[in-house]
Amino acid sequence: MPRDPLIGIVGKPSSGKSTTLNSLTDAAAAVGAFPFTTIEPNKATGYLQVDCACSRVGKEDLCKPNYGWCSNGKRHIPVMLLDVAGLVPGAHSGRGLGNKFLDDLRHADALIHVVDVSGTTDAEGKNTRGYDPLNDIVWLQDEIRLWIEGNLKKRWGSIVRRHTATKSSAVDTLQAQFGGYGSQATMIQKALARIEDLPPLEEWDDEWITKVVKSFMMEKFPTVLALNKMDHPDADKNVSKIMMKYPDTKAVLTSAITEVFLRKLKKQGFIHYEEGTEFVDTFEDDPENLKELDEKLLNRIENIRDLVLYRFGSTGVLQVLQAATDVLGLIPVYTVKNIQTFTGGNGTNVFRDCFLVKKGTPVGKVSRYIMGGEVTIAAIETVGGIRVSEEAVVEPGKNDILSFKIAPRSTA
Ligand SMILES: Nc1nc2c(ncn2[C@@H]2O[C@H](COP(=O)(O)OP(=O)(O)OP(=O)(O)O)[C@@H](O)[C@H]2O)c(=O)[nH]1
Repeated sequence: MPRDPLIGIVGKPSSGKSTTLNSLTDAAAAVGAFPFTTIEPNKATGYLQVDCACSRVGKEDLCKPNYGWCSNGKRHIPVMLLDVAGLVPGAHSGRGLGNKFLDDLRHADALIHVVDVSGTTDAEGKNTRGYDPLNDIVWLQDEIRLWIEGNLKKRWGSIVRRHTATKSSAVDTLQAQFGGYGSQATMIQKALARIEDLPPLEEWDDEWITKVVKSFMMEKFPTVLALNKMDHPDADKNVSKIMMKYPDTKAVLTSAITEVFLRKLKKQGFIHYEEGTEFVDTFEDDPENLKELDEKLLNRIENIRDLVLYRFGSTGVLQVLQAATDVLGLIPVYTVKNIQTFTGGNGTNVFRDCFLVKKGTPVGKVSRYIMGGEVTIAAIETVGGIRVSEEAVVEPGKNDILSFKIAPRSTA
């Protein structure tokens, strides 16, 4: 990935996008119960939680990231998030905030689709009861597809003429069209390879174009479902339906509002709460360090424990970000100056630098990505001072702690 990954948060109005974003970041996106609270796309930094390399080598106490933070071996790596303003059915043809939404989307590498599984908001985000959230998954995918298809079909005649005249490959022709969505030729190759019996491009009719666009979307916009508002009593039946209909789609149950609430109480000194876990301590557990909660808040904590934390193991919010980086195949790589002590420069702190790269990226590419093309790398080492070749690939737990030895500049 030539730049830092960007995860887009999509979903209909009032599904809980801003709340999800708030719960993942310290940004204060406007939260409201009515459609289009979010007018402008909102970029913010979320934090991906991973088991840090420091815990592998027993140096948790010395770990001090340059970006994000690490506590007890859990590292929080910054990831850019994009909150995309309310999408409604018909957006591709300009309804709601329409194409603006779709134009923002093109920068995203993966999507988190926040689905309101309580069934209390309709397709446009208005209050209702008994709404089937399966519809939202269908129409949202359709909107993105129709937008891409629309752009393609508008010019299809000239695209085919040019394709034939220049004797281009289907990949080159499509890359010229899809480049604006941030696509790469490898994505298009994969997308086309997945389609059985695909005829030559000049023979594609509308049906083939739809198939191609659908397949392209799987590459360009891999999607994770955040099944939000799981704290609501009607959520269970809707969740089961979605899981049955989309068994291959990654879905995580979330209660974004619970995460926001718990983080707030934690900041105010009422509870100990480790994000991503089911553990909440109150005054009763630690009277020396925590403030006492009034009865109303205490009851709310009890409900949260019963309805969310003990039932599902967490609020799910951190897990949804993990799932999104998983579908992109991203893993953390730690670069250190000293491969024996894992320190950088002459400091005592370890594992200051950490980057997300695609699993399977050759080590040489990581070095160029991080050090830039100008320096010459003399050697690359991993744990134990073991030399690794530029072609060796990074895997979780293997070649993911690296030290680059720079060749001295020639004075000739
Ligand atoms: N019960 C419950 N309500 C939630 C949850 N997450 C969000 N909400 C509520 O749902 C409403 C809409 O949330 P927002 O985060 O503003 O939704 P949005 O998708 O950003 O909406 P737009 O800005 O209109 O696009 C608010 O009243 C939230 O408090 C949740 O996990 N559970």
